Amino acid sequence: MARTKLVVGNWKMYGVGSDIAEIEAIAASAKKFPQVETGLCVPATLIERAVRAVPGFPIGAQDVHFAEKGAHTGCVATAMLVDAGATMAIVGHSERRDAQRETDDEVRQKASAALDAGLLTILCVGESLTVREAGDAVPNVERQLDSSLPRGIDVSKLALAYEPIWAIGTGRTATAADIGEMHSALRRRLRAAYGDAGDEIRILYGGSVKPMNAAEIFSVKDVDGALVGGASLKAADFVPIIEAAALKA
Ligand SMILES: O=C(CO)COP(=O)(O)O
Repeated sequence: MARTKLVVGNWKMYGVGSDIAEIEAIAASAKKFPQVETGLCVPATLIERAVRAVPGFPIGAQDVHFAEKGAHTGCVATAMLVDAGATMAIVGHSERRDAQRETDDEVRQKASAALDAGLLTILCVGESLTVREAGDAVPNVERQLDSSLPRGIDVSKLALAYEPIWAIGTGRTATAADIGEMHSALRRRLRAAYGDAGDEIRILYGGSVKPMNAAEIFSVKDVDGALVGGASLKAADFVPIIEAAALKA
């Protein structure tokens, strides 16, 4: 089945007001590729300004709290993100699973909360280098997915991102064969979890996606787009990646 390619930038902890011009440049160029869905997940402090600067271009958050509200110092609820104009959110990024010790169970609750709020929700999974080198990557990520997937909820706005931890910010990417093997395993798990609806969920690849390797990555079966870190900070890098996805759309 044909799934619309989705290319999302994750700005991580980069970006202040003076970077809005870059967001405007990205949004203006993205319009030239209407066959690709795009968006930027920016720091929470920039969401509202970005939404005002590029109306209609999807702006998202990099994390959500699963509770509606409450005594959670420093956290942001999904309703607050929606109120700020966000239309998407990343949950379960490996940097949060690692530094904030987020568990699969928390990630599952975050994914449910984000979907409930109507956000396009990008749930991240991926293995460490130790696991990859031990030859356990596929079963390990399958287990992580099974326990992170939200249940009993409309998943039409769910997307997955497979991000091997050792490929993030390192300039190393998984081989096309490894990406293909993982994405088809994840597709099978999605079908097992959600039936036909599982076929419509996009599976993005993330980890050192650059203009130079994007075309090869987008050629892999079951790769429905990318979650891009460093190369999403500048229009000059990010737009060619969107263009590569458009050529495979
Ligand atoms: O973590 C990532 C996106 O969420 C990938 O980051 P890089 O593209 O910088 O490797």
